[in-house]
Amino acid sequence: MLNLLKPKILMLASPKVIYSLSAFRYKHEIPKHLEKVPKEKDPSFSQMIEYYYHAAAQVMEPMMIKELEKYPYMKKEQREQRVSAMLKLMGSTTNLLEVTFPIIRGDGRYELITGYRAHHTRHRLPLKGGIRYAMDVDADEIRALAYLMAFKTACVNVPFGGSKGGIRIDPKKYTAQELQTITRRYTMELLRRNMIGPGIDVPAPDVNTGEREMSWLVDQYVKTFGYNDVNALAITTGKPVAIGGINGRTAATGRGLFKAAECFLNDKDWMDLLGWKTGWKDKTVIVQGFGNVGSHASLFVVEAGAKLIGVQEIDVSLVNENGIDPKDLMDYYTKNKKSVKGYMKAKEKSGSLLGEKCDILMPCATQKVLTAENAGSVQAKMILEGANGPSTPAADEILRKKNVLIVPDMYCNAGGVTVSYFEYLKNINHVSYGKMHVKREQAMINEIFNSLNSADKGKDKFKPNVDLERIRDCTREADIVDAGLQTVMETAAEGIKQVANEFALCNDLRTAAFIYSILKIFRALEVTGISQQ
Ligand SMILES: NC(=O)C1=CN([C@@H]2O[C@H](COP(=O)(O)OP(=O)(O)OC[C@H]3O[C@@H](n4cnc5c(N)ncnc54)[C@H](O)[C@@H]3O)[C@@H](O)[C@H]2O)C=CC1
Ligand SMILES: O=C(O)CCC(=O)C(=O)O
Repeated sequence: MLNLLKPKILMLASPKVIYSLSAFRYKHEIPKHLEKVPKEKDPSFSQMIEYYYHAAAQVMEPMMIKELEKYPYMKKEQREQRVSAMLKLMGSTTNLLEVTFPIIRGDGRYELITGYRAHHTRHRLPLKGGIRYAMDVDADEIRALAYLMAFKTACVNVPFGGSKGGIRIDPKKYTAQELQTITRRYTMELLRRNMIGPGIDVPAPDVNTGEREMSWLVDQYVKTFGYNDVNALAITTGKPVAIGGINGRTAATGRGLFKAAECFLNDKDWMDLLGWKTGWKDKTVIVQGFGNVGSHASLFVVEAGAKLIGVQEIDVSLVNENGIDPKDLMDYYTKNKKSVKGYMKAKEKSGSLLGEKCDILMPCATQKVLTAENAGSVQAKMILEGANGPSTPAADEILRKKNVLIVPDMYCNAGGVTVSYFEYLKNINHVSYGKMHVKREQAMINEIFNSLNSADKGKDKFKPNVDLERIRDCTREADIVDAGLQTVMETAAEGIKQVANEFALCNDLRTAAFIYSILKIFRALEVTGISQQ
């Protein structure tokens, strides 16, 4: 099947720019400790992300060496050495902090809590990445997620480095008061070590955290280290709008996933590869994880014409061939203490839905859910990776060979960090979107038509068309954010597609996204040089 893909994709590429896999002798080696990863059933999360990175680095190394021909004084060997050093640097984690601190529970019991924060490459500051609360949080997981963040921010061109944090707790077992104590104490541990700050590293929500936790974090900073900092609100994104958050951040990751998918679904060349008509109409969708990302993604895809036929949650799965209404299920999930169990408008089913018949699968829960063991049974032709790291390398290969189009996490779920960037800008600029210019632009458009009509003396002969009206009336912050997100997702999609073509990667969009991102970090590191301080 894969061979069928090749000629079509190659047709899109200019033969001159294809970096033939056989024309170069690879020097960049997959590190020894990662050699087994592509076949492993359950690789370590960080090793699996490392593996993806190094595999992409191998493909692009010749191009990077060639790029350094811009330095005529460098010998070939020096160029190779420089590239090799950069590749190692980009593949390494700068800081990994583990902190343990005590809290006193509501009933007087003492408990030790462990948290983490990892910084990947510091090619750009501040670093950026969410904070998750879950029982599987450990150093390996947080390192993997920070790694991914570095390439994700580069992929969508937001000027941040990559980081991630987490606390090993099951938040369901703590009261809100206890969670507040834990969040504030964790914030202090990070602040004392200079690990977060508006210009250092800016957290955001992730699994089991949201506006509430971000409010506590901001408040802790404002009242301590940040009391004198005019940019104090920029210590985190994903805050409530009332304290400097941005309209649209909560839904942003799901919205971004939808926009990412559209960039492929509306592209005839890519849809021809799947034998699909373009667009969402009548495409059936199954989502895994109905939290922030999964529920919002479901909402947008259904709004666009797809049918949600299955929802797999941690405790139960729901199916309905006639479609599940995501808004209705979201309301139920929220009222039902974040569970879809007992929802009457769909059938409950035990076990996984990942192998069930559908067109599009959206893994939006957690990492390593598509593995060597279940990838063979996946029937979907398109996978939208809302979660970070849902596919192991073994699964990735099986799926690609089955002609499945995987829109990879680093791009597919980057809507969150993109809108976080807009929020960060709002905070450091101290002005909300549209405040200064939207009314003036609207008036300008109206005046253009007024003057055309009065010059022509015809009564209202000239009118803005629907598209111009839409732009003129796009005045709310949420609309401006949506338009910005659209631009970002489209630009990144174009870049990824171009890399896929140039390197003849067929349907391997993950490697394409890595290459697209690595190249940007490489160029940033390369021009600034490697400091010896
Ligand atoms: N919140 C955000 O803005 C972003 C989140 N992500 C990633 O998306 C994924 C989900 O994050 P959120 O939606 O924010 O978390 P969340 O905590 O809001 O929701 C996660 C949902 O997945 C369910 N779940 C967990 N394990 C499951 C399993 N094995 N099978 C089925 N359901 C399961 C949970 O019960 C919960 O309903 C994570 O991988 C996260 O890192 C990525 C980019 C941004
Ligand atoms: O919004 C952000 O800054 C980070 C979101 C995040 O943690 C992620 O994309 O995985």
